[in-house]
Amino acid sequence: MNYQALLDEIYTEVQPLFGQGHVADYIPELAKIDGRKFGIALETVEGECFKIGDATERFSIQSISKVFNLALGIRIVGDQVWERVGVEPSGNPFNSLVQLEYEKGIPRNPFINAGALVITDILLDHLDHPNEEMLAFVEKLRCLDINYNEEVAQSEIQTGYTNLALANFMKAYQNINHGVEQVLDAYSHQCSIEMSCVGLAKSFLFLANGGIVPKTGERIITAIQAKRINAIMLTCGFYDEAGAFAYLVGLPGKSGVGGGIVAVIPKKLAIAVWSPELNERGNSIRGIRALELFATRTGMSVF
Ligand SMILES: NC(=O)CC[C@H](N)C(=O)O
Repeated sequence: MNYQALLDEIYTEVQPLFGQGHVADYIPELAKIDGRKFGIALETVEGECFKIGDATERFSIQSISKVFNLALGIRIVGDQVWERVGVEPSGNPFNSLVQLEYEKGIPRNPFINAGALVITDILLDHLDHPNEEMLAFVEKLRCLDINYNEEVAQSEIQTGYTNLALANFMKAYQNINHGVEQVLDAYSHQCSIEMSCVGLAKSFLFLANGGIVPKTGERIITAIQAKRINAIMLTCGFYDEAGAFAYLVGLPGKSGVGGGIVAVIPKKLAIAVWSPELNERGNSIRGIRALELFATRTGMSVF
């Protein structure tokens, strides 16, 4: 398969979709990003890397960090995470409050904000320096071009009223143990992590490789745990658009409101796309289309 030619072709074909969406602005710092940015990177489990456009520029990974959060949580406490968060698609926006009330403070899954806040709370029981240890974890996944963006983190901390409400609500149900400000601080820092498409593709490869980082041979989680994270990405990675992503693309994936999407083809590769203009569900318009074309033209999907 000539991946480079395919990425070139998809990049050109998807470019004209620019102008159809909006850059996220509910976190004020994110509104500053240039909506024309567009990059794609792919890395195979054998270590071949292909890229095009703004693939080496770092951007705010936002909710893509929820996958690192969950992987680290599972690595530390294993199946205990499922005592406090579910594995069902929510069918609701990523920051929705309504379901939590019906379901008594137990979030539907770890990839909506409420679920990630609970996993963060679990991590705080085990990490002495959560921000440093989260970065070190992602570096272990072979992504070395990574940093926190303190302006983005503070911007979210200062305006994250909905996340604060989610955390407080879950605390009322004893599903948040630490102080809500402490949980919000760690969560917002995770979301503010900046990585490039190349870095994201590299760092997701352990999920394509049964839980082992191909480059180093280090086992991060068990093969079953990797399968489960992929399954949750497929069913919950795009909030109330997870069904459409499975229908169009057919791959486990995770999006973020910074405009990034990473998808995994088990046993083969990880691919990351960045294009900041989002649709009304908070997912990258050109990102979804690029991945749809990639899955269709390669004939690769999990189905
Ligand atoms: N979907 C997202 O990327 C949302 C992440 C963002 N930090 C928030 O909590 O609202």
